[in-house]
Amino acid sequence: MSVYDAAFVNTELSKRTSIFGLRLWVVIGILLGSLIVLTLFLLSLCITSRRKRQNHHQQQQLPKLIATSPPISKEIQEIVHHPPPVPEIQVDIGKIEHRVVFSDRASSGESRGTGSACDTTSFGSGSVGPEVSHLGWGRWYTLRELEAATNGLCEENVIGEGGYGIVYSGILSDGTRVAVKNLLNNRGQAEKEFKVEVEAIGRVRHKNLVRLLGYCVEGAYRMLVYEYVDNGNLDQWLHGDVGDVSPLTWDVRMNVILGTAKGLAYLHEGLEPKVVHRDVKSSNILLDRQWNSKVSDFGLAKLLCSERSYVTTRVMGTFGLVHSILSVNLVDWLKTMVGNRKSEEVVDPKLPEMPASKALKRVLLVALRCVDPDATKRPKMGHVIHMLEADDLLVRDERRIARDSSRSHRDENHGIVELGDKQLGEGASDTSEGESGRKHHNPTRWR
Ligand SMILES: Nc1ncnc2c1ncn2[C@@H]1O[C@H](COP(=O)(O)OP(=O)(O)OP(=O)(O)O)[C@@H](O)[C@H]1O
Repeated sequence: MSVYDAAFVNTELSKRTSIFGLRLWVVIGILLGSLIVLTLFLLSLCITSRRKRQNHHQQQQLPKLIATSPPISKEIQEIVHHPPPVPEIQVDIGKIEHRVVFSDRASSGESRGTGSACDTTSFGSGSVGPEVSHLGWGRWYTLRELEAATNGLCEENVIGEGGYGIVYSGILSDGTRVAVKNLLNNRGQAEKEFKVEVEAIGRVRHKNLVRLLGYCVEGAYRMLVYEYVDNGNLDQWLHGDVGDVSPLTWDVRMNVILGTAKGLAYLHEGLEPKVVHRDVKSSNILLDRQWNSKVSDFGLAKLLCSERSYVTTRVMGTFGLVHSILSVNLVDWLKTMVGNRKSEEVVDPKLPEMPASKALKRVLLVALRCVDPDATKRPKMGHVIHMLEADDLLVRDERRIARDSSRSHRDENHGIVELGDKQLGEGASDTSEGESGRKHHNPTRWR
């Protein structure tokens, strides 16, 4: 463009127009600016409406996405607790038949829904209320939780029935195996009273006492939830069908006796107020796979009986000790056998190896002291532990004490037992005997 043309354009653009007398270039500038603004406005309008359409489309797709996603995120899956494998060997023992069998059948928990008559239908008392309540020592379980754990309190889950109620095996939602005791004939305590008593039991912790994990109080239901002890009870191993040779060696038996004594000593001497079991018997001594004993049912005498105090003279029914079978009393029989120098004949014929005579006599001596007709002369459980663990020196000391006590009780024993000087002397001379030959008397099966 020449200088002439540029001057011409400049002149033309500078001319005033009819629009408010504005010069032409101003009008053109305004028009261009408006055009740009309009274009931008239309563009943003377009983008906004497209976004809205996309959101709407995503919302319509959401149910499908949820349906196809895993129910829990990866992070949650990683911390999910996997239940421990169910033990391969299960002791399946009928309380009445005393039958011990090893079985690899699936646990009762695993048998759910496999054609079983059991289901998880809710019970009539209603399952309202808090699902979980954390207590100082354990948990307050809802009926619904325990129903789920025991397959609806299913008969297949029943592991035994005692004087206090029916015991079910169960698996809690977190995989913990438990024993659920559904208390029958409870004395209808008010909920508050029941909780106070149970919480007292629940706070007791000892490796030789079955641990109470929690309880359930709903409507008429009163249930106790215990740790599951997975190797049956002592009664079953002593009197069940275990074959010709019992797996309970002398050492195992000593471990069971000592553990039981330690559990009881803790109840008697380690707690305030003290707890008196009042029903110690072999079926209340549970065993784990290492043959450690755990005393069960402690505290229930107080919980379920009308006495207001733990300390009472009323004797609970311990068959064999305070009752007699075929007119024979276990304690009297033992005294007679020991008195007639037949100590080795009281040993279980299924014992794989006879104990050393000295060890046997020590245990018999402790046992006889524990059933002294004069209850005030019986040793405390702490002393029992010491006697059982005693070295030879202590044994000699015990012999002296027993000698003194036997002199004073000879009359009370009606001449049946003579734990006198002669017999204890026999024990001393027997120490050189070592392992004696197996010579067994097959005693009446005591329960
Ligand atoms: N915590 C537990 N773990 C495993 N089995 C248990 C547990 N508690 C009880 N049992 C089993 O349940 C059965 C019944 O126990 P329970 O204590 O109710 O009756 P008992 O001791 O035979 O008789 P009683 O209650 O009259 O003293 C027993 O065979 C026992 O071995």
